[in-house]
Amino acid sequence: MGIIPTVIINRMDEAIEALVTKQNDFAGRPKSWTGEIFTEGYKDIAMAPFSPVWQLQRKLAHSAFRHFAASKDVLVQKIHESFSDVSQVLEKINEPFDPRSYVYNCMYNVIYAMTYGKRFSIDDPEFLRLISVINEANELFGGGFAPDFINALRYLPRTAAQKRILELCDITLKLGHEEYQRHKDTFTRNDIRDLCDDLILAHQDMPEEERDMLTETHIVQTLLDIFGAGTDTTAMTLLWCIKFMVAYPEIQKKGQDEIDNFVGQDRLVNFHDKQNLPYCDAILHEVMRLRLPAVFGVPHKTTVDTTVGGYDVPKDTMVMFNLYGLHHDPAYWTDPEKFDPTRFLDEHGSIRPKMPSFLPFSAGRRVCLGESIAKIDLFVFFTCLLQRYSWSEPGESVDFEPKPSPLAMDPKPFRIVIKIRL
Ligand code: HEM
Repeated sequence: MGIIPTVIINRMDEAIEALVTKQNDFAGRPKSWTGEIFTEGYKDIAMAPFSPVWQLQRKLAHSAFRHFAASKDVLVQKIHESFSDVSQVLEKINEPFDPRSYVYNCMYNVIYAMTYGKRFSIDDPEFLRLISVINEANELFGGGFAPDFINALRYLPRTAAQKRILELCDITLKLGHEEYQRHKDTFTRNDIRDLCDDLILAHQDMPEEERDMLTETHIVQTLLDIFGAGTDTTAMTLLWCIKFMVAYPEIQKKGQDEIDNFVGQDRLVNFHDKQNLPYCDAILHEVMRLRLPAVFGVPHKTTVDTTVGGYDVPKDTMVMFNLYGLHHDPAYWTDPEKFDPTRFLDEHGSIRPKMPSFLPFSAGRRVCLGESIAKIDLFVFFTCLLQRYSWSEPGESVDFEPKPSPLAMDPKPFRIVIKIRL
């Protein structure tokens, strides 16, 4: 790719060799001009190099997540609140509509409530401004950013897009530091309000020599990472779920029957219901197999001279994992293009424990930090939507081609009609 030596891994055995068996060899991240600016010198988790500081920062984040998830109900409660808010708006719409902005607003709202404890009304101007900043940043980054790949471009006069990237970066960093300061000023150990508090607590409770390695900026950046990595990914996945349900009404109906049988209509679906709703869970798996948000995950970099599949791979080579290819490999999937949730179920109708060649969250050292949170978020939102509404398309054919982008699988705009089932 350009002047950066790159290896793309397309086969499952080689992906596992690199991601798991030789995980330290492949655990680096390539550097980039914009990455360095956004992360205040790689003080985040997602773009930071593989180092003792990064390991400690992941450990800190895990400890905060564990504390937060010790009461999984807190997250589910936030999802239910956000779902109820959006339901009120959706139920006033009586014509075909594009679900995109509603889904995005819900996902931003849940992650914001989780990280910074604030919940916005769906049309709050402050919230809408924040969303437009993030959307604009995603648009600008969507197809890759030339100076990140071609060093010389960094030294030419800045283009309008580069100037805008820097402005957006300032706005985001300001927000992250202000939220952190607001928490620090009002922090008390006995009243942990959200993940930001959990991180401050976990940082304070670290042994002194470890605490000294992580600055406040590392905490701010960890939270921005969660926000950045957790919103688009879950929103796109949920949009694909809706698209598939609209295109496959018989599968939608089977999911709804399962919810009606095991949960009923008197309360919203909870994460505890997951074991009783394997078909709904299988739908979610199958959507993530066919349309995963990050086609190549996040690029890795080799930390030493190493090998994969018998080939030499020198230190500092960029390595990309073709997760989309793994999810469509006919060696592992019968009729891989077919939308068939039952491939994730065993003969008793339970979710199969481990499917080969299914790695939406990647694996090994750099595995998605938010996997457990994403699974709760997606499962609860998706099943609540199925429980409450029937989805159909307003006489328009469903287009499964994503928007043109080399890295993300973002669904093209589409319209739906909903009917309340209760
Ligand atoms: C559908 C939802 C999601 C999918 C499919 C997804 C997928 C991924 C993938 C493929 C990676 C790259 C792993 C690698 O480099 O090998 C990743 C990294 C990451 N994800 Fe997620 N993710 C999702 C949601 C989330 C959420 C909700 C959060 C936060 C709460 C999150 C936080 C992160 C972070 C911080 C990293 C960087 C990890 C590191 O470099 O050590 N993700 N994710």
